[in-house]
Amino acid sequence: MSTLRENKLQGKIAIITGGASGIGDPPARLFANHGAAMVVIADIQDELGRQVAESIGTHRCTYVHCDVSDEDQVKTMVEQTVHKYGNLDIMFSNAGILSSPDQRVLDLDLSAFDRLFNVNVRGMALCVKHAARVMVERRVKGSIVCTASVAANHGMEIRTDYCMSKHAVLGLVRSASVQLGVHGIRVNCVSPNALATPLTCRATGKGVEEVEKAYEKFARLKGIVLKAGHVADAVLYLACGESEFVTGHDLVVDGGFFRP
Ligand SMILES: NC(=O)c1ccc[n+]([C@@H]2O[C@H](COP(=O)([O-])OP(=O)(O)OC[C@H]3O[C@@H](n4cnc5c(N)ncnc54)[C@H](O)[C@@H]3O)[C@@H](O)[C@H]2O)c1
Repeated sequence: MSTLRENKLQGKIAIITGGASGIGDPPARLFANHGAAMVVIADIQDELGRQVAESIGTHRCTYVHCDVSDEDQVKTMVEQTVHKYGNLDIMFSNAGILSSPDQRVLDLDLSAFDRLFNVNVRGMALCVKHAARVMVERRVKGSIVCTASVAANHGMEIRTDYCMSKHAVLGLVRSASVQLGVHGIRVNCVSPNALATPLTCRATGKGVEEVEKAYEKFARLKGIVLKAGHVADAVLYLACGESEFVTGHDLVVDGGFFRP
């Protein structure tokens, strides 16, 4: 990830959901380094979210508690962003959770399925909906970026519900891009390969290096390890003017996905 101070997002107002941890953290830093006037981290990990915002600088980044599965919280968070900072140019809807590996079709636990869909599908739809509403109202030709996954493009042997939820993100992005194009609003997603984040370290009970070693096999590209910063570079591209004619696109960041 480039650490140079550039100005691809000069004066822009951005929201990043799930920005307190993992894949959401580097884009918060990158957006601020690229001149964003304010980056709002919306998450449920209050202490961590505040720490990330403070480490970036509270004049450029702030933390707001928001459970993305709750429509009132998402609506309020988006409207308060516009009220406080004057606009909304970018929504990076990234918050998501993982299910148990045991969620195979034959054993699917529908309560766990519902909990996962609440965040990964309902939450994603709410963030796109409310960001798009204020962009349309204010005639902002904004950019909405969602986090999908390689699981959006392939079947999985485990975690059926997670795989389904990421396929749903693609459907959301494609439909929203078709419907919002008339307003000049772009909607895209990034699809990272598996990488070490607090989510995957927790799920596997392993440390960063061990997780990275275990995931090497999923990429054809060798000699390089996927880091959250690589995903951040893709998100920045979709968020900024360099991609001004790109919409409805799934930008895979997968090193050439390989199923061993
Ligand atoms: N890590 C991977 O291998 C990988 C690969 C592809 C896609 N993804 C996707 O990337 C996104 C981020 O995952 P990560 O690996 O950085 O995980 P992470 O757990 O490190 O970060 C996710 C963040 O989302 C927040 N969050 C969870 N539920 C929330 C809710 N209801 N409301 C608001 N915030 C909530 C968490 O508090 C956390 O800060 C997810 O959508 C995930 O599905 C991850």
